[in-house]
Amino acid sequence: MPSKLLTSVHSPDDLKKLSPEQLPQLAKELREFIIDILSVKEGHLGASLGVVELTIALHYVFNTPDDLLVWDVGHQAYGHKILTERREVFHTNRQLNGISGFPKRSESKYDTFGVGHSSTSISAALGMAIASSLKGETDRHHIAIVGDASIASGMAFEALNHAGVSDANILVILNDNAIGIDPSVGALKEYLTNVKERKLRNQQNIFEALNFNYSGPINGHDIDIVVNELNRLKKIKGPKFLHIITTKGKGLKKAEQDQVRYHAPGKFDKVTGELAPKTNKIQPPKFQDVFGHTLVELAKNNEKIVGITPAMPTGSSLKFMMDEIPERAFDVGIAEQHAVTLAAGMAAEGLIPFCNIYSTFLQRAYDQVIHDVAIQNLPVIFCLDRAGLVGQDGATHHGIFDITYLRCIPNLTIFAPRDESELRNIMYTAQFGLDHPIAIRYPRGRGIQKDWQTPFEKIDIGTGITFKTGSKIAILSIGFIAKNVEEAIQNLNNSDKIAHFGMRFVKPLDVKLLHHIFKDYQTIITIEDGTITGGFGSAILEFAAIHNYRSNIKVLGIPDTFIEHGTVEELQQIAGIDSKSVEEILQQFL
Ligand SMILES: Cc1ncc(C[n+]2csc(CCOP(=O)(O)OP(=O)(O)O)c2C)c(N)n1
Ligand SMILES: CC(=O)[C@@H](O)[C@H](O)COP(=O)(O)O
Ligand SMILES: [Mg+2]
Repeated sequence: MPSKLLTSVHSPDDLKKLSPEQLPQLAKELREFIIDILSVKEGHLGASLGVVELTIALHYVFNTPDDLLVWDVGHQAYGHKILTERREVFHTNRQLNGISGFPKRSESKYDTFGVGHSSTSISAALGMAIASSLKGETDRHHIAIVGDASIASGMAFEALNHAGVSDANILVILNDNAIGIDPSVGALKEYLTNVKERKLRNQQNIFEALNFNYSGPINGHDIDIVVNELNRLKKIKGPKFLHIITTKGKGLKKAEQDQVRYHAPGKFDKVTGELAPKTNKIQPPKFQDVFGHTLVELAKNNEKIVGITPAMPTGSSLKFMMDEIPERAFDVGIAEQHAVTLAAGMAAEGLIPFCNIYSTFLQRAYDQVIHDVAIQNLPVIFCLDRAGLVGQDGATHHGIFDITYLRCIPNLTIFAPRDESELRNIMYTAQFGLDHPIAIRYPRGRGIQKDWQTPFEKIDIGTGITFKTGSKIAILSIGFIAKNVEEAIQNLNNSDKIAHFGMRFVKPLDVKLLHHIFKDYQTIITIEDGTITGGFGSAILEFAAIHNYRSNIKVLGIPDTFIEHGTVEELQQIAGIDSKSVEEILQQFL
């Protein structure tokens, strides 16, 4: 149960009834409430704890939802959700049919803009400010709250560049805690450190140089200071910039001490902060770790290999290479576009870049993939982690579009490993210098092989595998979803009628194998953990049409709708690609 003050605050209107002296107590209770729920319901902890005072101050000073708050990324907006009519449902955060882990317009009038990917807040707030101005709503405030890692992204800079020559009534609040998920990087980070340490003269202020009315840095945990400063800025028109200093994980000692782990720690003890104990059972590795360890193994023997991550060293496990071979492993910050073209430049000069980007975040660098890599046929090795449904992060983060958006790009090879060994082997194969760029997509979470450090074997490009022959139906899978097919087949009595092929390559397709399959089987089922529209199944339909095969083809995958949050298993059920659904479909065709 939340304590007394927080219970009385259902909405910002209730918050405004409190005296300024009561706000520190409210901050304490809000923090306790977030810790309490997140200790049992997993979520993004550190960022939300860091902005408790700022969140209260914003809703206290501004007239939300008429004044518009735009949270960047949105993983820090739990306090905002709790204070804006969602305290009672906060325990459903990120769960199936529960509230979203990110601000979402359809969820609340206080969520002015949907987020999840970073660095969009300044553009969105500026767009809203220009809209207000054109509508003659001159008294409205438009506020972007952006972190120090997110503001270093190109998109944020594009927005600052525009805002600085506008007279838009926009306030950009930089929440500077010196860390993203991993420690922030780059020259801007060094600049911000210098500002904090008062090493800069006033005329060197980068935000003033961009025409912003700059104030700060101020202590973001002193609620009086923050409230006073917001009240002052409220009276100033035009583009304003407030720099506040906070501590990620504030209020939970362990989270302050180990900010990387406590970004999204899973379950923990709400008093001590101790993480829930891990199982003693030996488990298969996470795919990200197979990538990370394999890259180190390969890079030790091949000095042309370099690794790149845009701000996800821990999540991608490129960290292993950064620790062991730091001179050849690059965290470029939240800069997916730059990461791709950087890789292209390196490949142009004979290096072998492994550019690791979450599938969902590569969406931001689509033109770079086409224009800088594929047209020039540069052998960049894209390792697309978190491909498929990712679970609780939901619609903004599922890696379900990559097969479709990459399949139409000439020169690009697309591979999806069925297990850990195949991931290792394709990385091994790719490092010998393919003539083309390649995208290797693999899922979030663990694989299936406890003994995964198998000796390397080369994979022939464009070849699939026959897992099992059968007499009636052929099921063609791509990547790790093969596991669901295997489970489904195992549960069937007449499994001898079903053949299963792991196609591995979405492009180039194994044409020889496909001709055999189409000649031998009348019913063909394809399955992928990506969108059906334009995906792997579509490629098979195109193949059948080109070669005039008249087989029954059933395509399984993600339907043409955005899939929300839930566990991967729940979401696979919704999409009809879990093992039970596959079993039922096979039954229908038998
Ligand atoms: C385009 C994009 N790339 C990467 C991410 C993954 N990501 C989520 S939060 C985060 C770090 C954000 O750091 P910062 O802006 O400093 O906010 P803080 O967590 O410190 O509040 C990253 C890299 C993302 N959400 N969007
Ligand atoms: C908010 C955000 O974009 C990241 O924190 C993301 O949730 C990380 O995902 P993983 O947990 O799959 O690394
Ligand atoms: Mg930060």
